Amino acid sequence: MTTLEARGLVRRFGEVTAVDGVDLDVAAGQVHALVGLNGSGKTTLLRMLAGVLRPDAGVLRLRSGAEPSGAVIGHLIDVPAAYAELTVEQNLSSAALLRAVPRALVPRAVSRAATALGIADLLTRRAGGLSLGNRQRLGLAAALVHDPQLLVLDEPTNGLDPAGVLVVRRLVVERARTAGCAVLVSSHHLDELARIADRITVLHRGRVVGRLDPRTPDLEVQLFAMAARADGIDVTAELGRPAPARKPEARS
Ligand SMILES: Nc1ncnc2c1ncn2[C@@H]1O[C@H](COP(=O)(O)OP(=O)(O)OP(=O)(O)O)[C@@H](O)[C@H]1O
Repeated sequence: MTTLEARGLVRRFGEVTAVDGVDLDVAAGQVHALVGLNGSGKTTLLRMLAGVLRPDAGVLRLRSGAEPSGAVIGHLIDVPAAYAELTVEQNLSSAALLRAVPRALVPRAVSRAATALGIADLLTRRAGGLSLGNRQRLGLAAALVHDPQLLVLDEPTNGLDPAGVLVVRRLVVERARTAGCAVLVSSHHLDELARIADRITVLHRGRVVGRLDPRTPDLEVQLFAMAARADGIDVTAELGRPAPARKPEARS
């Protein structure tokens, strides 16, 4: 069952075609990972899929027939947005209201999201005074507060300590498997993605150039080889060569 269907998405910035005719399906109950080298178009694609950037061409459809909007999509892309002067609780409440959570249900939604991200003890703290990692946790809680059908996360573990990484890993999998959410996540930490992803799509120069199997080893090498092949470069021999032996330590 596909929750989100994107066909022929294109986005240009002046002379640069950041996304160049991408088709992508994100299924309910699945974690779909998007990977690619720097500048391959991941963030631009995620922003279009989250409904915060208008495509120059292509269509986006949601299974429910709902308009792709903040009420059904949760996202954390780029720097987490928070009002510095408001408390964590006020930030989460306004995120919930903006995303059409009925007023009477907001306190419960806020408490649930804050607990899930391990920031329930920070609810009365001003967002402006939070550490980098806790701002990221607040951004993730805001993305989840309305129990979205589709969750779009760009580098969700940015700034998080190992405990935070575990929280995100558990949360992403729980959202997909238990809540039936469709999750699209992008990261350069391929080993981390491999633990949670059902599918991995590779983007290169704005186009989908292949898929990786999350259960196979050496995903970085496979990604690099796939990107090189898309550029017409065969790096098979290069990648098969053993690493040069380390020089013996010089004695003093
Ligand atoms: N607002 C913008 N104005 C101009 N060019 C942009 C803008 N946003 C993205 N681009 C360009 O579009 C291309 C794709 O960028 P994008 O940020 O989507 O890639 P990415 O895969 O997310 O990269 P990274 O892994 O480095 O975060 C790049 O060439 C980038 O310079």
